[in-house]
Amino acid sequence: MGVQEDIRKLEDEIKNTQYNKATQKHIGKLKSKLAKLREESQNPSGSGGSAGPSYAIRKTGDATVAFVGFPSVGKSTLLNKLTNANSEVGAYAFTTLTIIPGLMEHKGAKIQVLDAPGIISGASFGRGRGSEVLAAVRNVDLIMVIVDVFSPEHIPVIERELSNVGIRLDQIPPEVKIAKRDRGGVAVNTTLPLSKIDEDTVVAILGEYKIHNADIVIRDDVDADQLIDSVMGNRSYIPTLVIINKIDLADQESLDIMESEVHERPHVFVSGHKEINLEELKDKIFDTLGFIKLYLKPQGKKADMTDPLIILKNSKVKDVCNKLHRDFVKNFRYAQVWGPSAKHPGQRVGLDHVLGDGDILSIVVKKSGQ
Ligand SMILES: Nc1nc2c(ncn2[C@@H]2O[C@H](COP(=O)(O)OP(=O)(O)OP(=O)(O)O)[C@@H](O)[C@H]2O)c(=O)[nH]1
Ligand SMILES: [K+]
Ligand SMILES: [Mg+2]
Repeated sequence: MGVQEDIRKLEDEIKNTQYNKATQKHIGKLKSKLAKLREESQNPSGSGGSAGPSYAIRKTGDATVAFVGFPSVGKSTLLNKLTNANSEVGAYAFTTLTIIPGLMEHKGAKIQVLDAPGIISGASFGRGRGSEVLAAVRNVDLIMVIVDVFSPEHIPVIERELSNVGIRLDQIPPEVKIAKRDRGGVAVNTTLPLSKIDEDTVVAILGEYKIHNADIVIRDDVDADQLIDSVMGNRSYIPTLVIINKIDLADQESLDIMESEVHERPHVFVSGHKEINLEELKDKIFDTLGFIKLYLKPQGKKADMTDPLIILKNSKVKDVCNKLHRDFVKNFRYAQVWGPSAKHPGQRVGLDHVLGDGDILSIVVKKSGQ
């Protein structure tokens, strides 16, 4: 019996088990088993990678965004319109066979845009070039879920495939810290009442991962899935923008159905081919990513307030260091901040400090040979 069949059986059992106080522990265990099997199915025999070609792409610019959608929805056409790239367009499925990068400049930000081969249902099990595509988008800053205007039903399919490989869309990573111990059992500490799972279930889920001695601190009202994500520790949390393409072909009814499907989340209606709403699309990409301005102050000198650095919101000092010089992280001593993220002007901070819009930053590094 293959892993995929095991996965399907577990999915069915979870679906068919009523969730309540009496069953939550059992369901928590089933979900843990399922998460482990999915992991196994993506890294067969623990080789750590699939047999297919690798699409590893070097990130450039201030942010990286990727198209993920079914074949022939118009990904390559849009890439070519938004960027300097020239990706092949064709009226047949799977025209694009690899990841094609392009660069888009908008409002002072340089945004790398990735075109990708189309994915289909079952991509996360390796159908088509699914595994490679899904692996390649794990590290992007925004996923553009793209559908043609007649296929709203593709949106949940794409999202399920991304979810199966451990990509969490539009979710904030739950605050859970697990410190393993040598003995003493599992101590569950919460900073608020848990309404979705009880302590027994927490202990049972940890047990599925052979964690029998640990201090766990939970600062969010997590459910079983979120707790499992935290234990697995390898999830990618990525925001999405839904792009509805080919609106030049649409009738009012299709537009209305689509609108009701997506109205609660960031989305944009476009036509790549007919160049409809492309400026709005660029604005949406820029806004959904979210950028902030950062002013650099050389140590002991005045900050340059005329030429800010454009960085992604929630960037850390480490991200800025990486952007400025490849040795800055290695030689980092400390940084100082003035502005919204500083507790007091000139606060000394480390690499993990999260910066705010309008901050002034001074980075102090060891001189070479020091
Ligand atoms: N009417 C219309 N046709 C479009 C539009 N955008 C793309 N097309 C056509 O749709 C077909 C597929 O376009 P591609 O850009 O190759 O689509 P893709 O998503 O990159 O396809 P794959 O790489 O095969 O997954 C081509 O015939 C395009 O000319 C659009 O906005 N309106
Ligand atoms: K195509
Ligand atoms: Mg293409």
